[in-house]
Amino acid sequence: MFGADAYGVELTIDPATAERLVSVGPADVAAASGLTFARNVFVPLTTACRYTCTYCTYYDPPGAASLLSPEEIRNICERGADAGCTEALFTFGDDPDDRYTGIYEQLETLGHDSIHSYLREACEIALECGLLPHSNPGDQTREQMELVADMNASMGVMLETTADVQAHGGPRSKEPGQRIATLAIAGELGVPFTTGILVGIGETARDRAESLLAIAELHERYGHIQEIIVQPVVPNERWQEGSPDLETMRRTTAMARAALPDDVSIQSPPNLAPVADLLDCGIDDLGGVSPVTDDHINPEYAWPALRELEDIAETAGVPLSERLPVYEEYVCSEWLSPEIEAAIDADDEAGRRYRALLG
Ligand SMILES: O=c1nc2n(C[C@H](O)[C@H](O)[C@H](O)CO)c3cc(O)ccc3cc-2c(=O)[nH]1
Ligand SMILES: C[C@H]1O[C@@H](n2cnc3c(N)ncnc32)[C@H](O)[C@@H]1O
Ligand code: MET
Ligand code: SF4
Repeated sequence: MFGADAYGVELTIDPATAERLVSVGPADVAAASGLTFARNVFVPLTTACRYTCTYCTYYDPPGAASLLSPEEIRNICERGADAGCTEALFTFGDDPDDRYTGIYEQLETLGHDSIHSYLREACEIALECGLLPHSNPGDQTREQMELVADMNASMGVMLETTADVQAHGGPRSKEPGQRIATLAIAGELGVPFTTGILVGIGETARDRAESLLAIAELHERYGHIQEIIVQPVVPNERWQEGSPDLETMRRTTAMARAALPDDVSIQSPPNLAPVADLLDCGIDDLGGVSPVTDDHINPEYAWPALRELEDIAETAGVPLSERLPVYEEYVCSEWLSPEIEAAIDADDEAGRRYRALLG
């Protein structure tokens, strides 16, 4: 189903359940009793990407694409730690392909033969600076994820949608089956994981229901999904097909809440979504916000200040609390590597900063 079987992942989505989910609305879900957020810095390792999603302004074509140096990574992480952040968010183009010879030459100069090998070094730098890595490098094979999993507090990839949409078309396209396979690999490797759906890229309400049920089924199998992001596509210079309307965002957010068990958080990104109008749809998290860096994927959409997040929570009448990039339920040896556990337990400034956010 959704091409996932080609990657050895079997899903069994019941059509009647999907149809029922389509008719779920805000009145069918409960508002959350609190809101959380994480304080992060965005580290855009490379703008090279093998895909060309039509909604994305992040990627640069071969020749123009860049790679951050270890010094640049360290500099961003140090600024983040100084500003009280706990998370280094590594998200960047999917595995640059053979067209990006310049990127491979730079990687080679740095002593690496792949972006994942370099990502591991980048995560080590973040940990040294006093930040917990959360990496979203897009699709990953088991070998790629194994190379970096123990250096991450949590990882993620947006499923986007299980539908075959034009927005992912073209000669090199994101495939639902491969995204689902990445989610399954994370489950097998026991990596606390963030995923989500991108709303308004040509999918139907039924597609959204099926995407959410696919995630729910994988969570039922592995228990590793810590949160689901319900993200509206937003216009930019490459995407002029608009953004989903409020009613669609309300219904879809409620759908996500209804599709997933309560232990999975529902995140609404406050720089992209009309969060104040989604508070009764079951959201309980505002994602990673940064006092230091831009949202490099959506640079025209500035992060709200902490004060604005507090206002949102006040409107909802619920407490706002800061969290780590890994949700508290996963802060234990069953889910975290010895390296990440040691960073959280350490008797140093960073360890104290992390532990202050745990109950
Ligand atoms: O700044 C952003 N953070 C994004 N994040 C980061 C997220 O807000 C936080 O890093 C997580 O909540 C973990 O704390 C993502 C993380 C993922 O694993 C998958 C997708 C996203 C998407 C975005 C995004 O578009 N912009
Ligand atoms: C990190 C995530 O950013 C999202 N992403 C990429 N481009 C856009 C856009 N124009 N609007 C909203 N989200 C976007 C994708 O869902 C990707 O997986
Ligand atoms: N390229 C990856 C993806 O689309 C990471 C986020 S977009 C910069 O999943
Ligand atoms: S969304 Fe991610 S995979 Fe798609 S083009 Fe942008 S960087 Fe590449």
